[in-house]
Amino acid sequence: MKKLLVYLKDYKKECVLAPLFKMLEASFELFVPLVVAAIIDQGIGLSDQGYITKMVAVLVLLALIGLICSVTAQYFSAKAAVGFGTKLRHSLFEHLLGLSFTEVDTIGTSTMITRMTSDVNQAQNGVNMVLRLFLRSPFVVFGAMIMAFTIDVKSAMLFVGAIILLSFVVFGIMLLNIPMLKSVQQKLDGVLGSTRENLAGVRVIRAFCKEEEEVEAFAIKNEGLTKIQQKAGRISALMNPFTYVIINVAIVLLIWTGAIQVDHGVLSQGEVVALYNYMSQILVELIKLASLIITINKSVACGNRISEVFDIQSSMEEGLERIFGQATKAPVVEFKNVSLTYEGAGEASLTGIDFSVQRGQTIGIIGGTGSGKTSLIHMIPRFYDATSGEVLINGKNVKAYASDILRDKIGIVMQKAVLFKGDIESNIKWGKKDATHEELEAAIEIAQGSDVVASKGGLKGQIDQAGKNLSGGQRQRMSIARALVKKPEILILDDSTSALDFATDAKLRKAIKELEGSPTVFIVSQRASSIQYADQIIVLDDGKMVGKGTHTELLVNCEVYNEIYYSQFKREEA
Ligand SMILES: Nc1ncnc2c1ncn2[C@@H]1O[C@H](COP(=O)(O)OP(=O)(O)OP(=O)(O)O)[C@@H](O)[C@H]1O
Repeated sequence: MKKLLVYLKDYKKECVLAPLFKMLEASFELFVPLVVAAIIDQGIGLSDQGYITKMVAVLVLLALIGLICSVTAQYFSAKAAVGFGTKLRHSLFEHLLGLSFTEVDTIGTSTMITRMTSDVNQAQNGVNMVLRLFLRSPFVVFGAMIMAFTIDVKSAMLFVGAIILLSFVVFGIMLLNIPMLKSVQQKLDGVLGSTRENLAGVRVIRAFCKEEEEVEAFAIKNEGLTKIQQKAGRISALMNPFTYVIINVAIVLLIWTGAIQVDHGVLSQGEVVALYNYMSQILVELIKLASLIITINKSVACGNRISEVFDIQSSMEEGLERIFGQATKAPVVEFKNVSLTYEGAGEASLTGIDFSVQRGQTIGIIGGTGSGKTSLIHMIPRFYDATSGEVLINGKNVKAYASDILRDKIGIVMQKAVLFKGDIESNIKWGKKDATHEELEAAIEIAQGSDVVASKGGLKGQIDQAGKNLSGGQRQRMSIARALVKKPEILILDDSTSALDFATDAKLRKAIKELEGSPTVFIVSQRASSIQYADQIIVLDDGKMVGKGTHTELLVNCEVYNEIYYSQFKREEA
């Protein structure tokens, strides 16, 4: 949590002024009981109307100055807290985007969202409360006790006893409560995760009539959260009754001993009322202090959760090479005995992958589901690093390249076509932000997407969140256009034509083959027809490369390829 305080460094002035004005307000508040005592003893006691009016005016003035101080403090603390929250959120977002896929997989999306939203808000709230109350409340408690001592030492001893007892209750309850605060946020992660998954998969849930089961599963998680919140709430709820009992007993004792002292002429009535007011001030401030401490603990728990994310560093060390090295004679892409085991996964997803690709070649990658096709191509733009072996691009290990250079030269169309809310143009310009109208049109045409754009009213046609208003095939073609617009040297299509009909798929492959600059193209597909004309086909089976060669070669020497091919084409057709 301490590390997060750097986000307050631009608000040093506010961090000093907010508590200062709060203390000023508190100082004026501490004078009020003395003025009231004077009104009682001198004004009412001596029936001095003029004195009472004067003193009431003093009370109004104290209240006004207090109000101004309080509003000023509020302004500075809010400014610092909101600024802190904004910078923290921004920095956390930047950090999360900088993490590699491995860390993103490990942390999990729902907890990232809770940390970015609820945890940051809680930390911001903590900063605001601390700036306003952290000095003010102890100041009033000790100030009121000292004022009580100036009035009557014997009565003030009662204050000391009451404060010690109250502190035990307040801090005891707080200690019980703290461990629960982290659990509350964890349970919140669970509820959020479930909500997120259900909203994302709502169509599947309906298609399988799983609404009731999902509602039940959600109810269990929600109940878990409710239970821990109730438990924490019950413990906090003990605070008020306990503190009020102690304070009221102290007040009864104070009035009782005060009355005796008044009888003996040691204390005036006004002084007893002042002592009573100080006792009330202490009660109010201790309760505020307790809730402040709970807020601080919540904020620290949330702050620590945020710090945990900041502590996670990308397991991928950034390379320094900024030249892609097209001029080299080395193969464009080369896998040397590559294996990949995902973090936390027991078994390797890929083992012993060995092949090389020459510039301008088209490589087909085929294999059953889960055979490792996506894992293989994800190592080219360095979404994941090989656990052993080497992936080389233009003769250099991918790890040597700066990731922005690497990903600028590689165009990848993911298996799941993801588009963003906005118009078609802004989506395709993700590939090249300064793309001209002609470049956009050309990329769309190669991607066989001209009819999609026309049906949406042109490049300014709107795309809904996640491209919901497009069909699967339309989304795929827009994603392909997005990858093509940057004219990549290596183009990777990860099963990204699966929703296209055979004729469109064939036209697309033909257009890609004729691309200027002859990029090297990787086509991942389950369809033999999509890859059969590739210069080289890699056949995967259960994470191993079981075949490598052209279609004709593989038909002769690769059993798995034969199985796949003849399961899609009858022998006579083939
Ligand atoms: N992020 C990940 N974390 C852990 N394991 C993963 C991850 N991604 C894939 N795997 C595992 O790696 C193996 C290969 O998965 P991959 O997605 O590469 O297969 P694929 O051939 O592309 O499958 P499909 O054709 O179904 O898309 C699978 O067993 C899968 O469970």
